[in-house]
Order: sequence, then C-alpha cells, then structure tokens
Amino acid sequence: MMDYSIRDQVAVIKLDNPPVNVLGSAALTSIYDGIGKADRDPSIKAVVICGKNGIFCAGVDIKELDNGLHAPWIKHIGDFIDNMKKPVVAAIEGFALGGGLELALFCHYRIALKTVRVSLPELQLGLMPGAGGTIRLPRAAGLNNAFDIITTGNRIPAEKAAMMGIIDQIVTGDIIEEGIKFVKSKCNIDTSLVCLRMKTVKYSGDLDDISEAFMTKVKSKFKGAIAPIVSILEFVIIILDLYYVHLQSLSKNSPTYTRAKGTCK
Ligand SMILES: CCCCCCCC/C=C\C=C\CC(=O)SCCNC(=O)CCNC(=O)[C@H](O)C(C)(C)COP(=O)(O)OP(=O)(O)OC[C@H]1O[C@@H](n2cnc3c(N)ncnc32)[C@H](O)[C@@H]1OP(=O)(O)O
Repeated sequence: MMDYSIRDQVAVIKLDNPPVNVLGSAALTSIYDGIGKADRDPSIKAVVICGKNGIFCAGVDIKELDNGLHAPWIKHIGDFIDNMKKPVVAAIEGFALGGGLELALFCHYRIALKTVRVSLPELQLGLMPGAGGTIRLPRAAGLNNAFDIITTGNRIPAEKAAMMGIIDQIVTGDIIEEGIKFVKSKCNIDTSLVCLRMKTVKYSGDLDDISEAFMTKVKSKFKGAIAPIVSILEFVIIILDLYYVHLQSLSKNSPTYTRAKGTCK
C-alpha cells in the first residue's frame, strides 16, 4: 500500500494502491505508520509524500466507504502532520481528488506538475469534504475559491491552483526528485508557520452575508436533493465559523493556541 524509502535524509512515502492510489483502511494505516516512522527517526530531516502509477491519489476508497472505514481515519494523519516539526511536502502528479487533495492539504507544502488536476468532488457524491477540506482549503485558497471548488467539484488545473494558493510550486521533471529538492530547502523553517490549520481564512465582507449568498447559490444548484446538501453546507459554514472547537486539545496558554484562535472570527 505504501513504499517507504530514505534519500539523503528525506523519507519518501509513496502511495502504492493501484490503479489510482485510493485511500482504504490499509492504505491509511500504512501512511500513518510511515509518517510516524519518519518523525521518530532522528536521521530524517524532512518527508515527501507522493504516489505511484503517475497519480497522487484519487481519494477515499468509495467501495470501502459502504462498509465503514476503519482507524486510523484520514483526519488523524492531518492531526499528526500539523504537529510535526519536520517539513512535509506533497509531490503531486496526475490527480489529487477528494481525500487525496485533503491529504495534500495536510502537508506543509504542495508541489505539482503542470498537468495535475485537483478537486473536492464530495458534494457531487452526497458526501462532504470531511477530512479537513472545509477547514484547510479556505485557508489556502480563500473563502470564495474554496466554496466554488467544494460546491462545483470542478477539477482545477495546477497553474490555476497555484494562483489560488493551493499549490506552492509548479515543477517539471521527476516529481520525487523535485519533492526532495524542495523539502530539503525547508528543513530550517518553523512548520507551525506554514501549517494550513493555523492560518487565517481570507475573505472580505460579512461572514453571514457571504454564507447566505453561498447558500442561495447552492440551493438553486442542488434543487431536488436539497435537504442533505443544504445541511451539509450549513455544517461546512459552522466548521469555518466555529473552528475554535478544534482548539480544545491545545493548552490555553500556548502560543499555538493564541495564534490559532486568531484565525477565527
Ligand atoms: C455531517 C457530518 C458528516 C461527516 C461525514 C464525513 C464523511 C467523509 C467521508 C468520505 C470522504 C470521502 C472523500 C473522497 O475522497 S470521495 C472520492 C473522491 N474521488 C473521486 O470521486 C475520484 C473518482 N475517480 C475518478 O474520477 C477516476 O477514476 C480517475 C481518478 C480520474 C482515474 O480515471 P481513469 O484513469 O479513467 O480510471 P478509471 O476511472 O477507470 O478508474 C480505475 C479504477 O479505479 C477505481 N476508482 C477510481 N476512483 C476510486 C475511488 N475513489 N474509490 C474506489 N475506486 C476508485 C475505478 O472504479 C476503476 O475500478 P475498476 O477498474 O475496478 O472499474
């Protein structure tokens, strides 16, 4: 499900779940184990997460969702990376879709080939981007872009994603080599400063007005299947607005708590 190798003090975690590297229980467990191993190894300075078969990740295994995914749930990987001091980069080729994009957003940085497409198609599947997409995407791309991406499920080309702030750098050549080079240049950074969960959501205007405008748009788009979709979106807005709920796990006196609290309106 995952290849773990070490290159020049960088751990390379390569998803290997053919054909499209979906995240089922076994794949999630192996990523979680790989990240933990890299974090514990004092000789490792940084981590690259990438995918085999020319694709980063097509998201959560839809077939497995029917039976219920087992621990560790994808969000646990995000919580772990959020607290890592070693920088982690997602080196993306092909697609990062749904949980695949959410996995990339857990990382401190994202680099991608120009041909990459990213999306959060969950709403079209009657799901929500429940693995942190609603929290991290607005912090990377701004509230308007995030809502467009979440509500349309459109696949965003790499260059547009870079302009929005989702991708940090477009690269050419071998994505793993580029990932290693990129992340080695970040070994001395304070990862808490680039952790998306700690960033401020960018938007202008009043959140209630913005939410109402979004809801109007969504109600007209999803007519018919309105009840589940509307309740999901209301939930999304609540997540954005009441993000401080996530801070309960942090010490109230820590600088991290203070900074994170500042990201909530
Ligand atoms: C109120 C609070 C509630 C909170 C609840 C929160 C719950 C959150 C739960 C879940 C969140 C899920 C997030 C997700 O990730 S959902 C999945 C999102 N991903 C997708 O929709 C991608 C779908 N796939 C594609 O678009 C294409 O397959 C693509 C990746 C572009 C590749 O295309 P192509 O090269 O043409 O290959 P195929 O389409 O033929 O696919 C090859 C085989 O792979 C299977 N496949 C693809 N994606 C998935 C997937 N996500 N899960 C399982 N299987 C997948 C596909 O069926 C083919 O299989 P087969 O060869 O057997 O037919």
